[in-house]
Amino acid sequence: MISVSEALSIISKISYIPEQKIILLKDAHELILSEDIFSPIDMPPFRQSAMDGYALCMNSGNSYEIIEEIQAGTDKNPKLLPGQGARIFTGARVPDAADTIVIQEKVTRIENNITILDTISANQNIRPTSEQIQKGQVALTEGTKLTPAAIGFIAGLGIDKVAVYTPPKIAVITTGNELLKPGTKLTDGKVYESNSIQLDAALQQLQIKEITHYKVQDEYQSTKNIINQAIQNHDIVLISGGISVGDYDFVQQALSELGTEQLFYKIKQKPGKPLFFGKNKKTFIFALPGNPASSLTCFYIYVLPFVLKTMGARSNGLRRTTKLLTTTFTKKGDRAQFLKANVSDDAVTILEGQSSSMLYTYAIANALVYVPENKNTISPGEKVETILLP
Ligand SMILES: Nc1nc2c(c(=O)[nH]1)N[C@H]1C(S)=C(S)[C@@H](COP(=O)(O)OP(=O)(O)OC[C@H]3O[C@@H](n4cnc5c(N)ncnc54)[C@H](O)[C@@H]3O)O[C@H]1N2
Ligand code: MOO
Repeated sequence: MISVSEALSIISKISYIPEQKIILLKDAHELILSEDIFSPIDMPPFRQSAMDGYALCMNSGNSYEIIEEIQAGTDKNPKLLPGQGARIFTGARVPDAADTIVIQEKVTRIENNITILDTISANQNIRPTSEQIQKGQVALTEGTKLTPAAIGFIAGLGIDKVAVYTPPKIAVITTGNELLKPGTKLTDGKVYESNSIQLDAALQQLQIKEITHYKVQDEYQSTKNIINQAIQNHDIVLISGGISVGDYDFVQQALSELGTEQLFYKIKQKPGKPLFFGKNKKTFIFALPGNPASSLTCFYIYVLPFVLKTMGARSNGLRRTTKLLTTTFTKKGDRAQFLKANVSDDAVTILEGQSSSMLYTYAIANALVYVPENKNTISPGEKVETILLP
């Protein structure tokens, strides 16, 4: 058995060069730029009014003659003389001859003449050309995640396609004779299958859309065949269950018979002790323990950082922080533990129901508290490492 940090280090040392593709910006949410983006235009492209009011060619007095009206979207550029102005609206092109914009609240207007009620100075309420970015400058760099703001920013530069790293093709294989599809009648000895939909949801949060699902009974040959099929067509294979030591746990044997290189198997942790990580040709395989909470915790701690790497992301996993504990917790055994918890402000509370089979508190948890191997009891007021769940 290896430690949590050894397992994480094995994953972080893997080098993986993702492929790239050009896609529509509207489909790029959460994906990672594979090339720098250069601005094709100045932004803003012209001097823009930031307010509704009057564009003025300043003189020394406080009255101006208004000779034109400029609505946003028009290309009017009236030749203003000192003492003249134009009615103007937010977003409209400021005439070349205008020095300033005075907002309408600071003005009284009688027909085509205005009187300024306040002091004004040059360049007020004008957004200069290329204030945000100049044509040819780098707008976003390779490795940037396309958040809603990043997508909005580059759409505003007129860009509608981007080069991104291709997200991995992922297969999820669910093993177990005891598993029934939710929505069907529960019969004696069976339980509802929940790991596949849970993993699917966690992957969809990363905007992974190409997910193939396989179901297999606890039978050696079919387990081997399905794993082999999944390895051929996917970058990452996630297997749920059948990875422990029972007589009907065939996953490790099947992986080994298929020539899979074992990168690690079994971590000194709870939940998720029998996690397997390996490589078969170009495909990486995680065999996750079947217990639902073990499966999800192994996903968040080990699979997620690896998936992010295959997407070209700079981030290497969930955000870790330190919080003040409100509860006491005493460990049984000497494995490191990831405990379902709730964070509010600076405090974190460890929840009930920590068993690997239990999801009822995981469903309302927003964090995991990490208790290292060498720590037995943690007490209220202690600072604990806390992993924030997405
Ligand atoms: N003698 C030992 N027994 C076990 C050990 C051990 O070291 N020695 N390790 C235990 C630990 S820790 C874990 S974790 C489990 C992992 O077992 P498997 O990965 O082989 O998982 P299964 O046996 O297939 O299932 C375990 C449990 O989870 C339920 N399950 C499985 N798949 C699903 C699913 N898709 N949806 C919902 N629930 C699922 C399954 O019914 C079992 O209750 O092994 C311990 N045993
Ligand atoms: O390590 Mo297992 O995941 O406790 O139940």
